[in-house]
Amino acid sequence: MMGQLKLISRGVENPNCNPSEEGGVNGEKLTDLGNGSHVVYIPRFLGYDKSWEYFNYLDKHIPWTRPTIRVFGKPFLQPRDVCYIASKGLKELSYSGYKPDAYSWEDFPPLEEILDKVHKAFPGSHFNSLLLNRYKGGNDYVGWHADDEKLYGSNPEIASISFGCERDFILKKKPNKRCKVEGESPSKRAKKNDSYTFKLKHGSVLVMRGNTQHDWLHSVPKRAKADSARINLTFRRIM
Ligand SMILES: O=C(O)CCC(=O)C(=O)O
Ligand SMILES: [Fe+2]
Repeated sequence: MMGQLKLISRGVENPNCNPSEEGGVNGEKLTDLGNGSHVVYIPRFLGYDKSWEYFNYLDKHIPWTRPTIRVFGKPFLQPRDVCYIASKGLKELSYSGYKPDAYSWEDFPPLEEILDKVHKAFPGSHFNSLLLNRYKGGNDYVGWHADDEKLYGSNPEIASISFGCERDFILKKKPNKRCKVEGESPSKRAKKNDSYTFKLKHGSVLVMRGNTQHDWLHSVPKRAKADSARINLTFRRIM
């Protein structure tokens, strides 16, 4: 019963949805990836119209950049626009030879509002930084990676909010974490759920927890049919 009450408080902009619906209130779905890795997905976390307001605000007001990073030592244009927000006094973020400038939460009141909604929906979370991504179309993507930078601590919790074009978010088990059985056929191996796909809806939130960044990789691959922009917010905590 307690679990159910908690779920009800999560649909911040959708109080009248049907609690008996499959997947819980607001379609909330908990996926146990095994070995202490978990994903919570709430497709209708923020209201539809409010989410378009957020999209339009962010599209227009965020100082988006498309930086050149380094991959295997070679310069590589990041295949999406990004921006970084962080609370004052935190360790600097650095990834793939790139140190993004940190903007302040106060410069973007709608981001403070969304952060507040995330904290209310996930009691115990304390996010203090945010990486924003803008995928202009189906050619923009994020390749396979884990958000396992040391400054996020040993078991980072990451809450990811999506606006605009629906895209596939895929989780696959790291190759060295796959359970290999001698002589096992690839089809049998596939049945062991070494990968999961979430179609991330406008206004949804997906939270990765526990060992997910240790044992799993995630990506948002190119999609020829994705013909409009998507904005994604990934809230993180720097320790
Ligand atoms: O766009 C997404 O849903 C994922 C983005 C992501 O994985 C990241 O910024 O680390
Ligand atoms: Fe990521």
